[in-house]
Amino acid sequence: MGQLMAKLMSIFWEREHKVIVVGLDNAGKTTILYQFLTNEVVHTRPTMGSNVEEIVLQKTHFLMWDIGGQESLSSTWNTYYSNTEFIILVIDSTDRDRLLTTREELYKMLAHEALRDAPILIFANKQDMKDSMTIVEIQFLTSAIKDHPWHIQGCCALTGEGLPAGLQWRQSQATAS
Ligand SMILES: Nc1nc2c(ncn2[C@@H]2O[C@H](COP(=O)(O)OP(=O)(O)OP(=O)(O)O)[C@@H](O)[C@H]2O)c(=O)[nH]1
Ligand SMILES: [Mg+2]
Repeated sequence: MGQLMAKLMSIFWEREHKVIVVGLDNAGKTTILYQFLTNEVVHTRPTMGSNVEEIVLQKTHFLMWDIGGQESLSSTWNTYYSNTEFIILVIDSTDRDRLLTTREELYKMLAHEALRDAPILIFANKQDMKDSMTIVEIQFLTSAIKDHPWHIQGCCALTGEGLPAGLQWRQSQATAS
């Protein structure tokens, strides 16, 4: 029985899990994607469309779609939603002025049928910056979330601090369910 469970678990972890990485422009989504992939900081430009990479963390394969966050692209975001297993929402923790806009976008996103069951990992990025918002301040966003499991993880995409811990939350959740 134990062996069967172990086999089933390994099948689960070895298949690819589709993740969408969303958030407003300049939040740090592309920097996070390539920090996961290469453990380095890449030079980025605003993403016009998307980047997709496979990230493997402790045998779990994540197919991560990093979607350009500029306002002019927001009408295309829903074209990425089908088969999404979980959502990574990236926040620029210094961008207090747009926290409300982020909450509105999150609310609209979660109204989509394709994202109905997807857990949400919120990366409170740029925690290296002075005067960045705390996790408690960022919890304001979660009033847009009704039935989805969520977790807020502080991080810095430049050093990678906090990034693996965020994905581990998702892994521990999937194991528990
Ligand atoms: N200080 C600091 N800067 C960061 C951090 N993460 C990203 N940046 C910087 O923020 C800027 C925007 O990063 P991107 O990764 O291009 O942002 P994005 O969310 O992909 O933006 P769009 O593609 O326009 O949606 C870049 O100059 C990054 O170097 C961080 O943790 N700390
Ligand atoms: Mg980008």
